Amino acid sequence: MALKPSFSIFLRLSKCTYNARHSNSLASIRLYATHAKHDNTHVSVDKIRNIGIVAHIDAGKTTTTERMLYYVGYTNRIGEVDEGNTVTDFLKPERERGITITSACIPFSWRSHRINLIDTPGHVDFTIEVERSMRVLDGAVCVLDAVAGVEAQTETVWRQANRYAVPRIAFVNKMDRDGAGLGRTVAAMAKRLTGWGQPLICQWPVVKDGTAHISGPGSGGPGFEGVVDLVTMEILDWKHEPKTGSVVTRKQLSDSSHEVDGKRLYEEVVAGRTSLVEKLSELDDGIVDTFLEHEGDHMKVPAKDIHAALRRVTLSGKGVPVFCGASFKNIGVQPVLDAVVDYLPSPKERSPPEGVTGDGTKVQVSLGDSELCALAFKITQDPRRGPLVFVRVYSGVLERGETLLNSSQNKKERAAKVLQMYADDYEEIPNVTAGNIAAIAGLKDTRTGDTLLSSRSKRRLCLDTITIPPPVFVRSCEPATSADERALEQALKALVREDPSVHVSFDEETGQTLLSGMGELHLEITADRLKEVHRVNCHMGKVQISYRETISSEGLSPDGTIEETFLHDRESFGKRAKAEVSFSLEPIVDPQATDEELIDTRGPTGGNEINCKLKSKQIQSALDDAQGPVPGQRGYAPLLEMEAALRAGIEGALGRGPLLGFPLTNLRITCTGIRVFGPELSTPSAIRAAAHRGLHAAIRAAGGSRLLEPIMEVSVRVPERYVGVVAKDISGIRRGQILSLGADNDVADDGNSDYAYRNVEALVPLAQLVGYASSLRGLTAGTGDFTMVLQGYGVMQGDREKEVLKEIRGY
Ligand SMILES: Nc1nc2c(ncn2[C@@H]2O[C@H](COP(=O)(O)OP(=O)(O)OP(=O)(O)O)[C@@H](O)[C@H]2O)c(=O)[nH]1
Repeated sequence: MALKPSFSIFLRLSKCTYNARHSNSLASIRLYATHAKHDNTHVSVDKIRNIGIVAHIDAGKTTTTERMLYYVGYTNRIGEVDEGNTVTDFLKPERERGITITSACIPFSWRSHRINLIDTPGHVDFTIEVERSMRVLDGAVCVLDAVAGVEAQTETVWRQANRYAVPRIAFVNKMDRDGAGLGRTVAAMAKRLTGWGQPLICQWPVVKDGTAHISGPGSGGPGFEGVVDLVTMEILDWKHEPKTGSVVTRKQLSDSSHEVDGKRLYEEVVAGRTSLVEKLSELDDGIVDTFLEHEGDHMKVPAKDIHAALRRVTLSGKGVPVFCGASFKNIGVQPVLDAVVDYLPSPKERSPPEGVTGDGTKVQVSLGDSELCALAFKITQDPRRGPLVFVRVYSGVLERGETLLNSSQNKKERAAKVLQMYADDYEEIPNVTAGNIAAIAGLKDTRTGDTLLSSRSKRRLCLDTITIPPPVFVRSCEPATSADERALEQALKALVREDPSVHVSFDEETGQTLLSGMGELHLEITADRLKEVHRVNCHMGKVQISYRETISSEGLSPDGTIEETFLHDRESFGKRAKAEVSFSLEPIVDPQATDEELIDTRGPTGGNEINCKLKSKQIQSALDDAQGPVPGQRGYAPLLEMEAALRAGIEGALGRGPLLGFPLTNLRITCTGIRVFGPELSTPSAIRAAAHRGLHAAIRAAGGSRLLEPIMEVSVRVPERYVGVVAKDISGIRRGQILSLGADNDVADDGNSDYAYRNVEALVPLAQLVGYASSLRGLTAGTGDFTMVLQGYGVMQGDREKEVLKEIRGY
């Protein structure tokens, strides 16, 4: 339930938590009052942490976030995913399904630092949420499941974090589950989470096993009750207040303490500290000096020097500090908050983003610049305030009421309100300063990825935009009655602004509106949002694969091209339009290609190349008047406008192929000339219509179009014993091509071969992956999981194309 601003602020201010960090006394507990006022102006930039929580689905991100919010005093009770009452999963479908769909942003205080925390979704269909959050984050907490280890989507989010060079720490969660293994998970991290720093184990689990306490990377399971901090050599337990875990007791381990059955916990963990210091000294020269100053004794290296070395290696991307716990049992979360403050960077410690000015010059946006530069990274629809634009401010100050220049669209917009967001709740603030994240109300045209500057700014630049992957599923969407038409149109506009991975198109032939998206679940949720949030009464069609069409090769000339000259001459509403366009058309990749040669449809023109540049002499007049056509003179449109009309006509035609109405791709189109019939008839719209119809005529002349299907690169993670059955299934009924059987398997360091996993990599048509999650569970007794990413589009061979045509047309 959303709290009214005043009440929620009261809660935040009145809450206290206990934290025993930095305590040296035995079994001490220290009262720690949080500074829950989140005023931007009172936190210096070096005390800001913009961090995200990322993981595979179900690793425990939301469960961990709920504990964090409780310990920092943001909430007065812990919400549970399984009870549908968490703060960050506030959307109805999130609560119903127990999964995160959109990333929620919450600021809070911990140890006098301001943490702007973003909880991101783990499901592959919502990967755009992770992508756009990564873009603005300074650090990340990667949560792993101690039983499942490195899962398929963990690798995906790791790669996304690598792409944006985001320093990170890891939290191995679910240590209370049977079969949990810290050492095994960390060994898998070292092998599979590549391209960034080495994992550095900073804590060992403590497990009550019968009468004895044991500790070590191989221990875990239902007896899990705390951790040993290998930096301070303290034992941490949460037994004092198990219902919430808000009290952490720290007890210094000495070589005589914790003796059970003649076994000393201290002796067990010496190996852990030795290994941490050894690993750190491979990465950091500073710690080598300290080590030598302390007689080469691993136990004598002071905690403060290890902390400092961990911070250096985390920021430089050489190391990833690893912590462990069981969020659901309220164990281990406060040390993660401490680690966010201690090891992750402030905005000052990140390399500044790069922008491009109008003339193509690259400039760095530095935190110290006085001029405003912000990136819009997310847009949500608020029931009370309309669209809210989330921004990360990289330089300057964004003031309430200020007129902004959206430099990506060259439009001015007014920032009516600046809001500090608390998941679905908010508080108005006067401004947002460099290094911070906030939401703006009142911006009407800004889209995800746009750059915002002050309208008074002398500097004109655009930051890199956010890459949106092409959609692979589509479903139709029709208003229930004609009275709902307008509401649907408005809602779709808002929806596309909110979620740029949803594409809306209109099929003129069938009169249907088509929604395309990243996956089945994505389109289901989109339909739910249309109905629940935007209150639109509409009928949704079946979710189906979004195929592509490309030119057939039958009618191409021997050099592989086709030339077309098309005369458009039509009268509508008493106005005649006449223009002739000529162009040549050729496939970019050989249309005879098998699915080994894939067509890349990413990029603004969907895998096509459009060349519309014309010289004045390529515009000819059909009139026998002596004047002749001169673009820009005697009533004719200027050359640039004619070219723009050609491009618009071609782009429109590419949106709908002649076979089944799917977008056309893989075409190189070169305009070679225009013939005009006087300025009255040959207007830009006549030229556009000629280009649109002419392109379809050329495709018909080449023998029509054929279908291309999305081919996914699939990574299936399965225990070793299932590799054979999974590979056979992929290469058999799923028409897949196996790329690798994961030769370098993850045999556990603790020697438990039950947990040896392999990654089977393959290229598989998307059509064969519908419902794959449940068949994979069936094939692997629930142990396998997979992730997929669009690799390109492949030509469909004979019978397969006929099957799809029959399925869609119904004959
Ligand atoms: N045994 C155990 N279960 C846990 C722990 N942490 C989370 N869970 C359970 O694991 C399930 C998934 O937890 P979530 O917090 O929703 O995971 P998530 O990563 O946020 O999931 P998505 O947002 O959907 O990607 C829930 O049923 C939790 O109760 C833990 O420490 N131990």
